[in-house]
Amino acid sequence: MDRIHIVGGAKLHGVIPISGAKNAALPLMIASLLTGETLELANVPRLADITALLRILGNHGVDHMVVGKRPGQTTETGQTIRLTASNVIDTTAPYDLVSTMRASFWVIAPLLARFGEARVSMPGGCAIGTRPVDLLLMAMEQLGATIEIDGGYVVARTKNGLRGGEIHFPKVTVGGTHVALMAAVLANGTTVIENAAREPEVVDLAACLTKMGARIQGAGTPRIVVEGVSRLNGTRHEVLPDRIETGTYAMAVAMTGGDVTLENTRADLLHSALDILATTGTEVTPTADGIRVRRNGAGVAAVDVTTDPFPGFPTDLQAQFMALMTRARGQSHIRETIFENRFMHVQELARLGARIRLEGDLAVVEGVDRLKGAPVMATDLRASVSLVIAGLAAEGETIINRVYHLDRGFEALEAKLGRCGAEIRRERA
Ligand SMILES: CC(=O)N[C@H]1[C@@H](OP(=O)(O)OP(=O)(O)OC[C@H]2O[C@@H](n3ccc(=O)[nH]c3=O)[C@H](O)[C@@H]2O)O[C@H](CO)[C@@H](O)[C@@H]1O
Ligand SMILES: C=C(OP(=O)(O)O)C(=O)O
Repeated sequence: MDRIHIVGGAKLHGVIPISGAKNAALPLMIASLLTGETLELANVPRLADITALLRILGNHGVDHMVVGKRPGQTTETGQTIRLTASNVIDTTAPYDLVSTMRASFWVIAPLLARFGEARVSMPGGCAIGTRPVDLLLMAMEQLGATIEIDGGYVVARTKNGLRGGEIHFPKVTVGGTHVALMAAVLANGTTVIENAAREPEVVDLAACLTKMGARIQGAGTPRIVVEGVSRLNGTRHEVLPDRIETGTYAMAVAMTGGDVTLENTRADLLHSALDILATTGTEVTPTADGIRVRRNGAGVAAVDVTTDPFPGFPTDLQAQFMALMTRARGQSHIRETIFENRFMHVQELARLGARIRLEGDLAVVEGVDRLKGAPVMATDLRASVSLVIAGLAAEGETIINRVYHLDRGFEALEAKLGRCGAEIRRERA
């Protein structure tokens, strides 16, 4: 298995291009199942999760074509993928394809809405909690689907098509909102989604569905109203920038010191995280097409953080922020409110010399003067990249194992950091 070697100590200077958002690209690709016409998606990142989803869609019968390189593009410019679901031959998503990735479960909604049935294995994804799908099933039931669990598969059916209904989520769920939207757009009548997720990726999906002919109002607010239509058309859509990748590199710069411009991204996608970063003493300045992040001289101040649904501080940046706080001046309290088991990075950060105490959903981080490199591994995507951030500031060599987690969500990580002066390389197995 590949490993990443980092020799810490270098400050980061330069430009990092931000890729399209994994967590927007995945539901957008899944939305291709809603129409027989071609959906063209631009700015799709080159990631293991994207390849895995192409395999799942291909198994349903969706054709895909990756558009070739165009003038001005590099191998790191987001790819353009054309997806055509004109000939869906299989409405089952099997265990071996679905078990590695949470988002793959969401194919259940467009398959049900367009073909009246779907058989999808219970999902996998990052090991950060129990991650039930009860609210996703509830959403489909509210639109008239019958749901059965059979041999580890969820079987969803509707006899005469879905009908509009009221969906009230008792807690904010991103996946639940994606599923509700993709089911409701082809339902007969009006659907109201209450306590909907407001994440930018939900807004991006709604924008694309609207271009496909869907009638959606209120995306980005807690109340979304969908008027069902009988069919959708193809369109072209550009995936929005990855706010988690943006925040991750911003925290890396705050950790090492230096001056880096994050290109092709938007500060409004992660205001809460950038505000917190600014209070640590890091300079954060929005630019015409990105964000400049600078920290010189003094170290970082300890700041408390609580994760929350958007527009709050994202859980997907909690591990990275904790890495930053390991070297802050003083004590930081980090509360995780979204997932019950998202502290798997704590014991690995401790290998580098971090001092962190867990009290239920609270991590108390005592900043230390220095971290020292060590071999580490993590069990999920964002935890893995928190170890990269810590390794960039640790003395000596850090070796990160289980790199396949990083490859799920960070495009060209070593190249992006290496060009800014980090001593980082991949050892291929
Ligand atoms: C591919 C993708 O976009 N993944 C993101 C998505 O995951 P995902 O969509 O899985 O996360 P949710 O927003 O659904 O989960 C939020 C909370 O709701 C709970 N819940 C969810 C569904 C359900 O049926 N029942 C239930 O209890 C979850 O266990 C969790 O405690 O949003 C999370 C929260 O921002 C992010 O960390 C993930 O990176
Ligand atoms: C938790 C994540 O992914 P998934 O939902 O696919 O596990 C993530 O992107 O941080």
